[in-house]
Amino acid sequence: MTYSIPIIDFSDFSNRSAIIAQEVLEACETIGFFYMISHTIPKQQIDHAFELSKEFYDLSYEEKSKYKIQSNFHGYSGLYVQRLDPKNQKQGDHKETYDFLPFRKGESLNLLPEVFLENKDYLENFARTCHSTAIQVLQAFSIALKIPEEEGGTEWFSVRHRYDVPLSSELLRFLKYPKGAEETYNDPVRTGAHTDYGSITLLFQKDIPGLEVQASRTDWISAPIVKDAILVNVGGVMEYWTNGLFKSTLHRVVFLPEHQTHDRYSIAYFVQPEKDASLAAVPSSIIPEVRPVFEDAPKNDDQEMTVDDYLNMRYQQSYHPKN
Ligand SMILES: O=C(O)CCC(=O)C(=O)O
Ligand SMILES: [Fe+2]
Repeated sequence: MTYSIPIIDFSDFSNRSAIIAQEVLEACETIGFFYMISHTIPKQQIDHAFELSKEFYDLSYEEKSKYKIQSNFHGYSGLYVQRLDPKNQKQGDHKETYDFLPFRKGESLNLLPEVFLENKDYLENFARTCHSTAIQVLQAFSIALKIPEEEGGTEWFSVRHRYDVPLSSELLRFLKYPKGAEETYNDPVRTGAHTDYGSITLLFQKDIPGLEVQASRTDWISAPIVKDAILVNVGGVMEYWTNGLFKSTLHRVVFLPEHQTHDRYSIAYFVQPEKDASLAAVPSSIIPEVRPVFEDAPKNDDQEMTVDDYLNMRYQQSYHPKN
């Protein structure tokens, strides 16, 4: 069986939501990834975000280090700081990241370098646009899952993903994979195989591929760059919420020959629910009644876990791995 990542057209969402929901359901039940095309984020807005990202990463390491990652996981991380596959990686990921906490109507909770400070309204607008795009995807999920109206219907997910609340945990991340040869790094994998943590991730890839997805649970396929598409994938919270119906699939970034001469940039918008939301299953007749035991499940009763407990557990594993 060959696997590929489906392309789903979100145009005219309000009239076509039933068809879109069906396609989304098929993608999430199988590969856990899909490309979203005809979304509402203008190309210039995405291009400008990449320009700001590059401007930041062009700064010296000393300068970037002034904005180092804080205990609540925002700010700058240099090469090898995060290790997404601690069981198999000898050293951390060969990438740099800058994580933004949600913006607060003109203010950022991060300590911002000049380039981001000067553009903070722009960055806030970009984050909010990503948020509303994510809400549309989550509405398609509610329709696909047939969540009853009296339980929240199409808004079941959106009421757990409000942007302007103190407990919001959404995260905009700028990534850079600096050019270099695989031999110097001594590992073909640049970002360890991992699943994402939250409900969904929106990924913007630019020019240089490298992402791979474990489509069949054993074989890796590449996730090529599809022009103007956002790559959407299911995260761990969503897998819990759907009792495993929606698959949070392993993915990684590998060295490709073009990485020797070109930096690779990507932008991820991690859609993570409000911290006090529970991981109890969504009210849906189409999900399994019993939750499977997930590899990352803690020993205690996971029904009682909040999103905050779960995300903290996952962050600790990749930033402070025990092995
Ligand atoms: O940079 C990429 O293409 C993927 C990044 C990713 O999977 C992540 O940060 O979770
Ligand atoms: Fe990821």
